[in-house]
Amino acid sequence: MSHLDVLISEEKIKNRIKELGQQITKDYEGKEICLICVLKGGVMFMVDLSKEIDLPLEMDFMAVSSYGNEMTSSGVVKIIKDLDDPIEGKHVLIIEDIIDSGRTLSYLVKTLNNRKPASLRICTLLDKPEQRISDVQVDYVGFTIPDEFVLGYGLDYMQKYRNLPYIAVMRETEE
Ligand SMILES: O=P(O)(O)OC[C@H]1O[C@H](OP(=O)(O)OP(=O)(O)O)[C@H](O)[C@@H]1O
Ligand code: HPA
Ligand SMILES: [Mg+2]
Repeated sequence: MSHLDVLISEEKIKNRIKELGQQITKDYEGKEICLICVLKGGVMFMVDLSKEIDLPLEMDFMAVSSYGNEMTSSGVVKIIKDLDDPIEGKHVLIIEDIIDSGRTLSYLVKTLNNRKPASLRICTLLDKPEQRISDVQVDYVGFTIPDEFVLGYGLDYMQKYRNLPYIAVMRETEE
């Protein structure tokens, strides 16, 4: 049997997102930004974070997948859905739920930089540095987490649990 342990509470997530929103608002003062949500995991974070940013902003969505329904990355990143609009000349901020191996983001950064944005930064709710394979420069991190498979607040296990308002870890229950 397995059970869920709360790793980061709803309250902690809320508070940290407020701080990140204030930081981003300050850093981009006088500019317009384009938030790019990496579907599906980034959706909760994007929605809540955008409400804490006091700047004129656009939202666009991209879906890439390397995990499918597995707990480890396949290593092959595929674009499932591309952005609707060009990003040339825009200040782009990629919004992710988690950086694990780093494969998804290093692929995205390469792909999006080719489209000549005015700037390109990364904001992730969770960073799991112990699993890093591809090096990525992250600009905004919500929480650094240990090397465990997490779920909730956008993150799935077999496509489920994304709706949990907190981040949890699935652990084996000792008999
Ligand atoms: O750093 P990495 O090892 O590449 O892992 C992180 C990526 O993997 C997950 O997405 P997934 O491909 O599972 O799609 P999903 O967001 O639809 O769950 C997660 O949302 C990140 O995008
Ligand atoms: O720890 C994780 N949980 C859910 N999805 C993920 N995608 C990469 N790492 C994770
Ligand atoms: Mg996933």
